[in-house]
Amino acid sequence: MAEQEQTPRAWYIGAHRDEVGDAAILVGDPARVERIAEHMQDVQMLPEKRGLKTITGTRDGQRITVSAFGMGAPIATIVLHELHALGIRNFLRIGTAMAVAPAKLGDFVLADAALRAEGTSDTYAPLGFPAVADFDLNRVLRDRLQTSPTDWHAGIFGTYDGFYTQMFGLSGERRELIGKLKDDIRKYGLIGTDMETSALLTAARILRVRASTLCVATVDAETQEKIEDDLMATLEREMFEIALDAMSTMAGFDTH
Ligand SMILES: O=P(O)(O)O[C@H]1O[C@H](CO)[C@@H](O)[C@H]1O
Ligand SMILES: O=c1cc[nH]c(=O)[nH]1
Repeated sequence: MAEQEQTPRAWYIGAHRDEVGDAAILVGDPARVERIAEHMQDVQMLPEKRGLKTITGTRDGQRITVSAFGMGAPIATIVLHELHALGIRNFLRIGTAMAVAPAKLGDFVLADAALRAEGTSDTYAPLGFPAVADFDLNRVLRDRLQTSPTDWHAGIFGTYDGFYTQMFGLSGERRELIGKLKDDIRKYGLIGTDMETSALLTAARILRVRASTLCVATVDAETQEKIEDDLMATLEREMFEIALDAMSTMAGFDTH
């Protein structure tokens, strides 16, 4: 039997150890995997299960895996945990976040840490444990962001489970619940909100690997105004370039 067939495939993402790279970029939307692939070389599509699309390709000679988790902290940490078990030690989530002033629509927001308002990180460590991004990875990201024409902000994210109950009011009395999010933003000085970051940062610290989040601010937390599609497409391409540059640098770093 070939060596590869003797090593188990990861339960949900279905990949073998030798099919993944030295660093991983985690995205929500599977369509984003196809789009980032255009910025990489030698791209190999891995088996797709439950919509968890994964590719491995190269960038500046380093092998990088990109995995889509869909939405929400429980599945995002499953994907991180499986890629960790396959040997990856550097993780960056890229995607979208709700913007909070001074960040404005179309800016990049980088998570230095995150408020743990979701329920998944608690299964890794008690709430007193901080959800903190990796300092080396964020230094590399800051250096790369300095070269970007787009404004960017670094600070503390808030991560929530309830999209229509905690983050984005559709109508009627549900809108009142969003007041709690605005209170958190003001009280704790949050710069952006999403549904995965605090769980990923906590899991990564417990698993002793590096992780961070870089997002485009796509929704205004105050007005709920959304970014235009054309601008998002441009910013997404820039985010791919920043993420791939940073992760190809990190792939050569020793872990802690
Ligand atoms: O970063 P992306 O994949 O766009 O995900 C963000 O959008 C989804 C909800 O709008 C959540 O998963 C949130 O974190
Ligand atoms: O409103 C938003 C936009 C992006 N991501 C979120 O989690 N919420």
